[in-house]
Amino acid sequence: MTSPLFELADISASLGTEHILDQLTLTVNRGESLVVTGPSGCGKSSSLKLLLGGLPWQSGRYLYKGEEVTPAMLPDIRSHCGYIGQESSFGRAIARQVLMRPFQFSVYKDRIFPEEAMYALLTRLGMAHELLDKPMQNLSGGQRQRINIIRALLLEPEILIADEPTSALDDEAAQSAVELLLNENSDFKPRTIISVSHDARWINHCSRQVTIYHGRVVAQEERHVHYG
Ligand SMILES: Nc1ncnc2c1ncn2[C@@H]1O[C@H](COP(=O)(O)OP(=O)(O)OP(=O)(O)O)[C@@H](O)[C@H]1O
Repeated sequence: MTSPLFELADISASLGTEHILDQLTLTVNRGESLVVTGPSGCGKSSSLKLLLGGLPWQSGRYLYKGEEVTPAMLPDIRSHCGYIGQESSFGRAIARQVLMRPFQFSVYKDRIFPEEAMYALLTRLGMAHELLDKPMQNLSGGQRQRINIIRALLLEPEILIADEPTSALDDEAAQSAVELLLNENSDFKPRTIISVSHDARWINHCSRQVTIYHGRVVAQEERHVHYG
């Protein structure tokens, strides 16, 4: 039995004169790995931003665990979500600092930094532990993306929101990321995953695909996922 985690009903959102979401209706159930696909500029990243409170909407309803979302609820929603963004600029910070930083945020101040999990995740994603001492700006795009994945997982989020999590990864690293994030047998898999992707290597392993066109859901496909 699945229960809705997020429910978006007829959400329309504009920024200035730009119509970004047009009566978007989408339910995300607990335990699923949903991937949102569609052409560039159709509103995929914006729909993820909306879930985290980063995009105001003008009409429609947004429910979280059955409750109408208000601004006061957003910090609690965010505290349950890990986020992997497209390109993050961390400047001169070294990778280890970037991984540790969320543990200094007040919402996570009671958590102890899981050093062993950090090393395990680096190994699972095929990264040398020495990379931890390099500035983020000196890492390759694929290495930075894997640091972003690890950063999100170290907080053990119930929900993972991932924008193009495998876009900069070669085949081997993409497969490791899929195994880590989507395989039910992975110790690190978040319970519910909401992603945006253009990458068949990722899309084919998600349990449901939703296609958006011009800010509106136009197709949905449920699938049984096989690994290996
Ligand atoms: N801050 C903003 N101000 C105005 N328009 C914006 C803003 N952010 C996004 N948009 C517009 O909203 C539309 C949807 O953008 P969004 O980033 O959600 O697309 P996307 O489907 O994720 O695209 P891509 O696959 O290229 O990443 C685009 O037309 C974009 O130009």
